[in-house]
Amino acid sequence: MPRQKLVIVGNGMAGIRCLEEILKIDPDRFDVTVFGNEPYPNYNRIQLSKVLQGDTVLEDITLNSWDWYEKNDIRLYPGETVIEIDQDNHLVKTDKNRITPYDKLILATGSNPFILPLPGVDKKGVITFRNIKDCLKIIEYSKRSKDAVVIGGGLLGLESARGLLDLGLNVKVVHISDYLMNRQLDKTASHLLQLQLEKQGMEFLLNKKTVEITGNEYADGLKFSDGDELKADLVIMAVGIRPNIKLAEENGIPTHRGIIVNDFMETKIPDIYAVGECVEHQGCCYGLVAPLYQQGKVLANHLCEEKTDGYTGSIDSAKLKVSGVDVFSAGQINEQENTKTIKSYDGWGMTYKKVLVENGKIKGAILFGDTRESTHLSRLINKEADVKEYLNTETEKNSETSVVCSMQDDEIICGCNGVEKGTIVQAIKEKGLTTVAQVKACTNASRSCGTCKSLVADLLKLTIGDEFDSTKKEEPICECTTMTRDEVVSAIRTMGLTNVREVMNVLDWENKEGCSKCRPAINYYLNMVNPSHYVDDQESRFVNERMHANIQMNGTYSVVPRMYGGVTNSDELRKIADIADKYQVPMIKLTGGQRIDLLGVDKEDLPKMWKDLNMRSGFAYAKSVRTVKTCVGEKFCRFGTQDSIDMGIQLEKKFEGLNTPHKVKMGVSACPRSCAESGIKDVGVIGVQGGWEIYVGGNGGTKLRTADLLCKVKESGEVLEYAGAFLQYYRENAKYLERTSAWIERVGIEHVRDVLSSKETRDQLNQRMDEALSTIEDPWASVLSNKETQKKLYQKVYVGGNEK
Ligand SMILES: Cc1cc2nc3c(=O)[nH]c(=O)nc-3n(C[C@H](O)[C@H](O)[C@H](O)COP(=O)(O)OP(=O)(O)OC[C@H]3O[C@@H](n4cnc5c(N)ncnc54)[C@H](O)[C@@H]3O)c2cc1C
Ligand SMILES: NC(=O)c1ccc[n+]([C@@H]2O[C@H](COP(=O)([O-])OP(=O)(O)OC[C@H]3O[C@@H](n4cnc5c(N)ncnc54)[C@H](O)[C@@H]3O)[C@@H](O)[C@H]2O)c1
Ligand code: SF4
Ligand code: FES
Repeated sequence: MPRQKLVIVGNGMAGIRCLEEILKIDPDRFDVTVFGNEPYPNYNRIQLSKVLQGDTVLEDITLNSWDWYEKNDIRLYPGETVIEIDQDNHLVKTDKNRITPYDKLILATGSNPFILPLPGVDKKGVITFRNIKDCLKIIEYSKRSKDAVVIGGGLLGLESARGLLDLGLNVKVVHISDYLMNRQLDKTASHLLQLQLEKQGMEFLLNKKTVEITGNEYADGLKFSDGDELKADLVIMAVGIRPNIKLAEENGIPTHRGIIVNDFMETKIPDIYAVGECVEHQGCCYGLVAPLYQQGKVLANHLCEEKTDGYTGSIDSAKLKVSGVDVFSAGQINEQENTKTIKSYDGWGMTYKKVLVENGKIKGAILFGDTRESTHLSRLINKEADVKEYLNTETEKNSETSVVCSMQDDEIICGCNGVEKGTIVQAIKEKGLTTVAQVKACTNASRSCGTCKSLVADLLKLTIGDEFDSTKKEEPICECTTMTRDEVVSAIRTMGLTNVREVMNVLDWENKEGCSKCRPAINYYLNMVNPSHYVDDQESRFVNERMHANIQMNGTYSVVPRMYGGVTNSDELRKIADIADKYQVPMIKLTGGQRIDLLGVDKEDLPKMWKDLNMRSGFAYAKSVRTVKTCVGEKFCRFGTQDSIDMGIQLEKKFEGLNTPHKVKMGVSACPRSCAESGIKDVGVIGVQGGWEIYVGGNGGTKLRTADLLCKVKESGEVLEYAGAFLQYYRENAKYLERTSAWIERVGIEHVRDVLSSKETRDQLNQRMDEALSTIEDPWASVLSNKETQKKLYQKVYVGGNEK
């Protein structure tokens, strides 16, 4: 029987979760086409807050990689918007004039952020926060801004405000109500929340109605209805969302606030279904993943003709993802005439609990400060449990694990991913799991918002007792395996593993193809362990490293040629200027590392440009030694005590192109004034009378860290010796994607000083470093000598009509 044609509009969390459920039930049933108007594979939108807060990176929030679509035979059209539905002929049409037939059509178009209709709202610097593009825009604007204002004190507003603080801005939250999170909390909890967030550095303006955003081209402030004004050069609008019903509305599919569906996610039009935030079910629209995943499961079963009771609605439940603040609410939050409450308040310990009871049934709850009971309460609220059931478990509370202990096997521990207690216990027992991270890798529990981690920990404790060490923080390298970085590296060494696929096969990866997290890491570890024989796996590299240039927001690339120590000359500058003209480079910019960046280069021009430049790659795109910034030093500066330029050039020439766990930046200054910012570099060198001081582990990014003094030496040769030994020790011991700053924090500078104090150890490390350095080739020259690579990587390819 030919497969039925299933078309999904919306490549987001709900649509793709529904598709995953379909593939689980009946993988051969449908010929699947997905249209998504974002240019990415399905990613974890929830984690955008964590990206802004610097706790994770965009590369790590992909939920389904490009490979996943390919492997499952799914035709994906990223960056393409469906604009028309022809119900009579069962066709959809896109903005690129593609016409695709369907037998079954799922609308999963999500929501749009609500934008207040204010004068000035279209000025530059006014940004919503919904997708990757917004997230990048906020990070970009934060670099030129000082005073950020978030309009909206809800979940999104507060999580983005925390992110803006982490980006180093002054942050004020403007909220229309007289207390924060008024849709999720009562005044008592909200007050505690405000105190905690104020301690973190946020300021609040409550009861404020914004009437205008001022400024010329760029926003520079806000005006309020009471006549007050506020300075702001970055404004985040987080005042709620609206279901995205445009497509349905324009094509005769009945809508109200959302697309109207019945209990089986059927719209009123035959063969057209809807799922996710765009949906209105029994008058309710949802804005959290748990209900959307439940809807997805129901729809998947329905489409695969499996019988279910249908979707009966969900109870709203929220947790704020701001570190240091634990707050939860679910169901009814405010007392009504018949409501009785069970309350406790500890103003000193900053904890608060309110459980709402109506006619003896649990109807809602708010927890602040201690949210360990949240899943248990969610369950009781969902089933409108008798208050006695709650009170019985309350009395057992002295035991830490009582909440999970009292739960049935079919009760949900991880709300986001719908993972039941029984599934987790079974995985712990059958696979011998001992850490939360391993449970996440095996079961998905804690994979989305992460707020269920403490329950998973309790369950581990309950299941394996003393074997569970809650302080054990060693995480598996990704969700494809339960193995930690050290275990993988040790296996590579002892078992003599030689390529990425072999590592994944031999070490029994759950996901045989690996993911965007583990493949680059394994590739790095293999290279680090055996530099002379390892053949780099380009497919396992991030796109920038594969292309040897940094991809930009609009799909063009940036080219940064090597300029040792930041030194250039007039011939080189003339050449660069001519080349910039020849390729119509839209922007030439000096980087923070004292290099010239040619921005906006088309992919197919990259090899031609490198050939014309005839310079080495600056590795500005790689996890590698990038730049050595130098001050002018003793040659020109009256304070200079050493030749910093020469030292910087020597360092850069020696370590150029070295593979490192993360990017490595260096700086050499010729006196403690440190004009090359040596104090915030991974390796910073400062000239002093009669020698040099070497600093390590500095970072000038979002997590600012002052470098630690490693040692003081007399000779320039010793600087190279210590820098080499330090870098090699870092290469051999840090986790992939761990900056020197985080690594030093983890292992301690005393330990590193201790190890490197032995001359014998330094020599051995430098020997291994020399082996690694001897294998390095200039990647631009390699591409130019290989026509096949040029064709494969730099010629435009069209997939499904889209340039890929
Ligand atoms: C920063 C942030 C943090 C969050 N944190 C949490 C949290 O902690 N917990 C929680 O439960 N929820 C959280 N959420 C909400 C959660 O992310 C959403 O509920 C969920 O992503 C909605 O899934 P969806 O598939 O319905 O919509 P989306 O994920 O928005 O997917 C819809 C997709 O469809 C595309 N699309 C729309 N129209 C078309 C068209 N005509 N053609 C082609 N493509 C189209 C859109 O571009 C989009 O990519 C958060 C949201 C944000 C923004
Ligand atoms: N941790 C989480 O679960 C989480 C995190 C982020 C986002 N989200 C979801 O993303 C969606 C968007 O979040 P959100 O916080 O924008 O929505 P929200 O509706 O929860 O909060 C918006 C807030 O803005 C306030 N507001 C409205 N108009 C205003 C105005 N003119 N000036 C100032 N304040 C105003 C409202 O009082 C409300 O509290 C929601 O569905 C939310 O559930 C969830
Ligand atoms: S660091 Fe010292 S020597 Fe170097 S430029 Fe600055 S003041 Fe001059
Ligand atoms: S509850 Fe969100 S990841 Fe488990």
